[in-house]
Formats: sequence, C-alpha cells, structure tokens
Amino acid sequence: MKLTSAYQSADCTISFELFPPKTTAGLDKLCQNVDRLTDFGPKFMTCTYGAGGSSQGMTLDVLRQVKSRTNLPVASHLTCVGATVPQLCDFLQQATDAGVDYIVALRGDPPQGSDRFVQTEGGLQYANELVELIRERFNHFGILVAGYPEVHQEAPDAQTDLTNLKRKVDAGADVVVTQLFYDNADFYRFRDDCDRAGITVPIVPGILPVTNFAQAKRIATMCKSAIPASLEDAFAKCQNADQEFEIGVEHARRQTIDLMENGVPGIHYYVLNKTEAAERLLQGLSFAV
Ligand SMILES: NC(=O)C1=CN([C@@H]2O[C@H](COP(=O)(O)OP(=O)(O)OC[C@H]3O[C@@H](n4cnc5c(N)ncnc54)[C@H](O)[C@@H]3O)[C@@H](O)[C@H]2O)C=CC1
Ligand SMILES: Nc1nc(=O)c2c([nH]1)NC[C@@H]1CN(c3ccc(C(=O)N[C@@H](CCC(=O)O)C(=O)O)cc3)CN21
Repeated sequence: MKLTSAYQSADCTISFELFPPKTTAGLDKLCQNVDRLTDFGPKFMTCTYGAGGSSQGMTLDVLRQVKSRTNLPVASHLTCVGATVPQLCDFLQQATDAGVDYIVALRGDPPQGSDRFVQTEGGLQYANELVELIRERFNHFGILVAGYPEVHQEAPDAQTDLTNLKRKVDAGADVVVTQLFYDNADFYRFRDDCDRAGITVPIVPGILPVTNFAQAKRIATMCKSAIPASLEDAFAKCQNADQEFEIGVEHARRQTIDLMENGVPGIHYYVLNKTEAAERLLQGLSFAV
C-alpha cells in the first residue's frame, strides 16, 4: 500500500513505533506485544535504528517479524550517523530484500556525550540529502521525515527550521511525523506554519504516553519537548508509580481525543515496546480501518 493512501480516509488513522530489543527474549516478548497492538487497526508499524553496530540488523529482524505476523506495511528508520553513502545504500538494499515498505529518513542524533552531529567522511549531513538518495536510487520506498512543533534544538529559529523541513518535502518525502509534544497548541501552530510555507503533505502528530515524571524530564532534554506546567504539577502531586502511570496515560489520551476532534490525518505513537500504556490510552477510541 502506498504510504500516502494511509492518510486518505476522512477518519484518523494510527501507526506505532517500536525499537529493536537487545536480546532474542526481548524480541519474543515484542512479538506478543505486536499481536496485541495489531488489534487497534494500525496502518503500519515502524522500527527505530541504532547508529553503528548490531542493532541495525535487529531493526530489519523486527520488521520481518512484524510483517509476517500482521501483514501490515512496515517502515525502517534510517539515520546518516556514522555511515558513508555506500553503507546507506547497502542498508537500503537489505531493507528492500526484507520487504520493507517505507523509510523514516533521519539525520540522526549526535553520538552520546556530544551535542553536535558530525558528518561522516563520504556520508551525508542533512536528512534532505538522505531523502534525495532514496528518491534517486530506491524510489520504491515511501518516505517519512521528522518535523518539530517546538523547533529543532540546533535550528537558529522557527522559520529556518521550517525552510529545512520544506527541503525534505521538496526532495520527495511523502509524510511528516512530528517530534513528540505534550501541548497540542504547539502542534496546531506548527500545522498552520507548514500550511503557510506551502508544505502540503500530511502532517502527522507523534505522541508518547509518558509513564513517569523522571522519563518525561529525560525526554525534555533529548527531544526538547516541554512539559506543560499542568502536567508537571499533576506529576509532582503523585505519591507512587501507579499514579504517575495514570497521569501520563490520561494526558496522552486527552491529547489524542483533541487531535482527532481537530481533524488530524493520523497519529503516530511512540510505543517504546511497552504496550500497556498504548493499550490503555487507545481503549474504546475508534480509528479509521
Ligand atoms: N523517531 C525518531 O527516531 C526520531 C528521531 N529524531 C532525531 O532528531 C534529530 C534530527 O533529525 P532530522 O530531523 O532527520 O534532521 P534534519 O537534517 O532534518 O535537521 C537537523 C537540523 O539541521 C537543520 N537542517 C536540516 N536540513 C538543513 C540544510 N539542508 N541546511 C542547513 N540546515 C539544515 C534543521 O533545521 C535541524 O536543526 C536527529 O537527532 C533524529 O535522530 C527526531 C524525530 C524522530
Ligand atoms: N532526538 C530524538 N531522538 C530519538 O531517538 C527520538 C526522538 N527524538 N523523538 C522520537 C522518538 C522518541 N524516542 C524516544 C522517546 C522516549 C524514550 C524513553 O523514554 N526511554 C525510556 C527507556 C525506554 C526503555 O528502555 O524501555 C526512558 O525512561 O528514558 C526513548 C526514545 C526515540 N525517538
């Protein structure tokens, strides 16, 4: 199925993001969770990609499993970190052979301990170059790229970040999935800005059900996703882990309902392999099938 057709329905569709488990026991557990997630009728699932080393093979293992168990289209994340163009092409060929349908084309995070991305010699510097490479040599893939409602941390200002997003779309991206955010007002502002900038592809909000306050604070640093005062207060009043879980899930559920009421084409969920939070927040809501 073509990626854009996942968003043609008048109703909201959903997709799920997984990450490669570190062990084969973890993969078995993930497979069970994937079966449960499938009951919610997602249009596709994605799996993230670790920079350098073994977890890249694991990404394709996860996606082969998801595809054979669910028959759904699958998307592999791919970053430019630590890879030359021939290495990126090698991965794209492996993904093709594994039956991967779409690529989430990213530049990637700077390596741990560094706050700056450094281009690999013979590699790529920005995600728009990766989109170009895929369109030139692996044009059968649908392409998703990342957008930033709260502005990417390295961008000098919102307008420059938006111009850079447009480069990715003009290079051939089919869909924009946003960085996670907790205040829907940030998303609606971003959606309007994209519209004004002439970005016409579907803009799909990315939502993460945070399950504890400490995690939300770590993410605030990694993703630059601000925690609204009301959510922070609610977390601060919690007396145990169960209460924090409830607060996080309920917040993501309220975001979901509000996004649906405001006509988003789809919602992408950062599931992080733990289905409990996703299952709880989606229970009883109905999406396009
Ligand atoms: N699901 C995931 O795995 C996600 C990961 N990320 C991470 O977010 C980070 C950024 O990745 P992308 O958004 O793909 O990077 P990107 O290459 O689109 O943007 C990175 C920075 O460079 C700027 N920029 C982009 N193109 C440029 C150009 N041609 N000239 C000058 N400046 C340019 C952008 O404004 C931004 O500040 C990475 O750390 C990525 O791994 C973000 C969202 C989702
Ligand atoms: N800059 C950036 N890098 C990413 O890798 C990334 C994003 N943004 N945004 C979208 C998703 C969301 N990502 C996330 C979000 C949260 C956790 C997280 O909360 N991790 C847990 C541990 C998870 C586990 O091992 O079960 C934590 O408590 O920190 C991890 C990756 C990965 N993606």
